[in-house]
Amino acid sequence: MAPKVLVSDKLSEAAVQIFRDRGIDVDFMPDVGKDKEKLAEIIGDYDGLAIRSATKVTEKILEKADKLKVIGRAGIGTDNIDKEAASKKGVIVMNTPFGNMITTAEHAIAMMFAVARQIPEASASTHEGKWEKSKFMGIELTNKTLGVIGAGNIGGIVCERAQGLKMKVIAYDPYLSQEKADQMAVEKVELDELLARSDFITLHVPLTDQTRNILSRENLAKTKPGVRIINCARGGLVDEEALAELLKSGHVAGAAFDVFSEEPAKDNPLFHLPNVVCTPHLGAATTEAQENVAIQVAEQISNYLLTGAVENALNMPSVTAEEAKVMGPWIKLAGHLGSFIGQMTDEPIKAINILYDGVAAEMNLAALNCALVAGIMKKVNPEVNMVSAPVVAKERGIQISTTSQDKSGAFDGYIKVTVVTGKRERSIAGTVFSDGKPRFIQIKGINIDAEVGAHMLYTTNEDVPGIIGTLGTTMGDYGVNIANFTLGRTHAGGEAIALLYVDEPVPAEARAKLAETGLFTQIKPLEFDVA
Ligand SMILES: NC(=O)c1ccc[n+]([C@@H]2O[C@H](COP(=O)([O-])OP(=O)(O)OC[C@H]3O[C@@H](n4cnc5c(N)ncnc54)[C@H](O)[C@@H]3O)[C@@H](O)[C@H]2O)c1
Ligand SMILES: O=C(O)[C@H](O)COP(=O)(O)O
Repeated sequence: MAPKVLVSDKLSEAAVQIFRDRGIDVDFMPDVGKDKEKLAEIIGDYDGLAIRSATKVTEKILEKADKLKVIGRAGIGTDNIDKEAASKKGVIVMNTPFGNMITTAEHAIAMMFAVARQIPEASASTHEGKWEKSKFMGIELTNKTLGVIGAGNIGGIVCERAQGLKMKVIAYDPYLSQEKADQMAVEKVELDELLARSDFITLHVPLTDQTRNILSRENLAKTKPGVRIINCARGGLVDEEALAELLKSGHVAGAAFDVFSEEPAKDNPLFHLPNVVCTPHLGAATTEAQENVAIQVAEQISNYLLTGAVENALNMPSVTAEEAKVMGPWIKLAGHLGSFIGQMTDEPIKAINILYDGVAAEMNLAALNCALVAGIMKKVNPEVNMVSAPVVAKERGIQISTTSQDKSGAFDGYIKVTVVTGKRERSIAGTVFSDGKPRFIQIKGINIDAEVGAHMLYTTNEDVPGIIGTLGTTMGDYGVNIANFTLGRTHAGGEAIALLYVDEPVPAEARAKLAETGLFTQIKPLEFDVA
């Protein structure tokens, strides 16, 4: 059945066309995002959700989203999505980080000009037939200092454009390296210095716990008298009440806001103040940007649902369509290795140490890690997938370490996982043969060659004669057909293991019969998702 996608915001129709062209069943309901109840009622039908900022993907909505695999944000900011809840639920969250960056940077520059020359007020007054030539005295941008808070994609473009306008650009961004700042010819400063020196301040940070209220009452008080403040990033970054007071007192000469702490903004402390320019979240509102983000998000969602390719995800490593094809069997193997460990382990896991050898070490290890950890965590919660597994592991305080090495043995490459609990270490290794089938090649350091089947039986015993016969006869007695039988041992008379790939689950009675023989130290039925 074709995957189903809901478009719940005003996305360009280009997105809908792409979904249709890719064979995806799409419902275009651009107003449903604003209707929480309706969205909650219908979300359970969809595999994908395409949104802008009006749809709020809350934990409550996600609780109802039983089939949902991917949320695609046609734009940049994802503060309207509860990403933690999405990750826990195993839903990928993607955005389109570059599609509207130029448009938004241009809006910030336009807002800077507008507030420097009071263009909106002068325009309104002129329309009214007043000719208030002396009322609207502006300031030049040339030689003024622009303080950029957040010098990422949009902030970086703003820096470049402002330099073209002959402004002196300084930036506060703790994650901006000195090397990158030098390349951008931007002076990297601390926040207090930016506040004290800037004639214009423009914000380009995401809304996070760290950036919320970054221009607090206290910080606004540290700004240079006569400063003008531009916010085309997110409402919630600036204390609007405090800013309104400083505008009234004249300490702040002007403000240009595209975004507000509450949207749609019907009433706001900044409204109706002189020299405050407001736009209704128009940062990304150009035909070019809307076309870009709609096309990108539709392609990304379709690629994920149809090929497993992961692009621009915020809660999962990227996997290209090419990688998804080549890595498919290795991702399966990683899941099986994890699943073996998960099914064998009854006590809390402290650490998962993963070794990648040869060709495996050259792959997208972040994605393989996710698949492996998901395999382990499924024991705890069958709903866990590659997206939610790292979150679940982290919640449980499990340390994950990864090592890679060049090809070291007979295989082109392999993956070995060792899990450490309070009681023991347990390890298993596997590889993918040229037929594309995952194989287990080592358990507890004992070499084997076992094809992975949906139903398996794992036994351990002291290496004595009669084990093969006992296993074979017992399976026969209970009508269990053996597809593949693998044995291994440390040395003659040492510890031995057997792995049986069987056509149906081994019944409890058959296992009890094996236990009665007293030959086995462990008898464990295993299930693998080989679909
Ligand atoms: N008005 C609009 O329509 C519109 C359009 C697009 C984006 N946006 C907003 O703009 C934001 C920035 O977009 P972007 O594409 O430049 O994102 P980005 O991730 O490329 O850049 C964000 C920058 O902020 C920096 N940063 C993070 N935490 C910081 C902190 N505590 N202090 C200072 N700097 C910090 C990061 O290091 C990064 O360089 C988006 O998150 C979105 O909320 C608004
Ligand atoms: O983060 C973004 O991309 C912008 O805020 C655009 O939001 P919008 O898609 O709701 O216009």
